Amino acid sequence: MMVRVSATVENVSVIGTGYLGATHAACMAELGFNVVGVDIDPEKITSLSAGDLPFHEPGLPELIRKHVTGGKLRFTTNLDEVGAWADVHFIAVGTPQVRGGTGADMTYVDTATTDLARAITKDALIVGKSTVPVGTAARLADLIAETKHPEVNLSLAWNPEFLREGFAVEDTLTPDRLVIGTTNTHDEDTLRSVYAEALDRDTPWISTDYQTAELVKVAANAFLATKISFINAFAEVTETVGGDITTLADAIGHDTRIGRKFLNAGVGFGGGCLPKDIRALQTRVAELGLDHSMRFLDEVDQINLRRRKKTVALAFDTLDQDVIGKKIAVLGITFKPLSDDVRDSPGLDVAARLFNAGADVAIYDPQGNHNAAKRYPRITYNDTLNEAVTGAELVILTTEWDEFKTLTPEDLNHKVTTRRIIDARNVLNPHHWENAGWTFTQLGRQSPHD
Ligand SMILES: NC(=O)c1ccc[n+]([C@@H]2O[C@H](COP(=O)([O-])OP(=O)(O)OC[C@H]3O[C@@H](n4cnc5c(N)ncnc54)[C@H](O)[C@@H]3O)[C@@H](O)[C@H]2O)c1
Ligand SMILES: O=c1ccn([C@@H]2O[C@H](COP(=O)(O)OP(=O)(O)O[C@H]3O[C@H](CO)[C@@H](O)[C@H](O)[C@H]3O)[C@@H](O)[C@H]2O)c(=O)[nH]1
Repeated sequence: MMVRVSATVENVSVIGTGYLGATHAACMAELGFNVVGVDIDPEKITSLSAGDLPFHEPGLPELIRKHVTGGKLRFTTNLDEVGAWADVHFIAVGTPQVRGGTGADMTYVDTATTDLARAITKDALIVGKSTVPVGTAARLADLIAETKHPEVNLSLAWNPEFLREGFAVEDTLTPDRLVIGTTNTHDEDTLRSVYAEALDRDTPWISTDYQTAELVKVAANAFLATKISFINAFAEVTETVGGDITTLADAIGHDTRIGRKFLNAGVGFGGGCLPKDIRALQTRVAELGLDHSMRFLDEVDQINLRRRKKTVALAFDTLDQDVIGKKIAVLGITFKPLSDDVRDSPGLDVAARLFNAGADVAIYDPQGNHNAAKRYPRITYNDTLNEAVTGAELVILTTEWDEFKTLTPEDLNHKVTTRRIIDARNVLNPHHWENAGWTFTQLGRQSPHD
């Protein structure tokens, strides 16, 4: 990778070192900057300082170790350290769904921003990366002006992040586009120098105001969620009238105006972004008196949640409405493959519902067991697929990890007690399983095809 550092920006801080912040910090070091990651969680900082990533993200541990060892990247809990040092401060703290409500919990962003403004003793640019309700940047700019040291020049830009878990490093180093909301050309120029390498590759650069930058982020996630629920709504129809949702998705996906991506029907979307972001967007526009504008997102959410209930209902149907004491192997409880994240995970939700109904649920996930056990400690977690499926009366595939996508009936035939499988991600070949004597069920696929 070509290393180029602008003359003006040398030192960069990243506040919040979770999935987004740890990735951004390591990638900034890879781009040649001196980087310090700051978090309020001392355990996270100890772990990152030792070059250990406290979560699963392909390629990131290697990058962190490379730059911690090379001296370009370090981690601290001390904001004052970066306040006197960094030229640019990125804010990457969480904006989870507020407890007992649907809006975004802004306490982390507000606290991080005001604490940072208080700690900064040299002129700098603060850049918001967290996903926030529209209007946040303007509000924070006022907060910064009220809190900062009077002799220090501080400015705020908004630069939303579009990385996907599982591809976080690749998406950060080679983004599809860069979106920058600023109030003056000086701040835009500073960010141009930060992202010079991407600009050299002609990465689209969208320079705009705060509001547009904030809205681009939630609009992108709302669109992706809508696309998934759109195909899942059709899956509900094919489940009733017959038909094959995968063939339907392939057919409409050939139209380049529609595209095939994000049309995979199944148990639906989860994670720390799509579900909470569509709810926060609806809540924010309702606050603005525009509740009708985003009302369709409520339907998007409901369709999505119905897919989880449908998967549970299929389990009941497959087991003749009696799940009590029956061993059900649930394969995959992260919200998607290549991540250990179980936030709002469809698979974990399905597993918990069946467990609460009295089933003997045995979970296996290549990376997610540990996080899921913190949420549902009474469910059984297995270290191997073999243990989970042995003696099972039903197997449910809820996350399409490669090791599940490549499963064959021969792998399981003599381990399970009864040959029944629900493929809730529509990734297995129905013929193979049916020919091997399995009761095979997918979502939205009545007439199996190769
Ligand atoms: N996870 C993703 O793939 C992704 C992608 C794009 C955007 N985002 C957005 O980025 C933000 C962060 O998401 P995440 O998934 O990384 O969350 P996360 O929960 O993994 O990380 C947030 C981190 O912020 C830390 N923190 C909280 N308050 C702090 C403070 N005052 N000072 C310093 N650190 C503090 C927490 O300890 C935690 O380590 C959210 O707004 C999210 O919507 C996430
Ligand atoms: O056709 C599809 C595609 C995805 N999913 C599910 O949708 C969820 C989200 O997947 P994905 O978008 O790949 O994961 P995230 O890492 O949460 O990334 C989303 O959320 C991030 C945080 O805002 C954004 O930065 C990304 O651009 C946006 O894709 C997962 O549960 C997937 O299983 C489907 O059910 N069907």
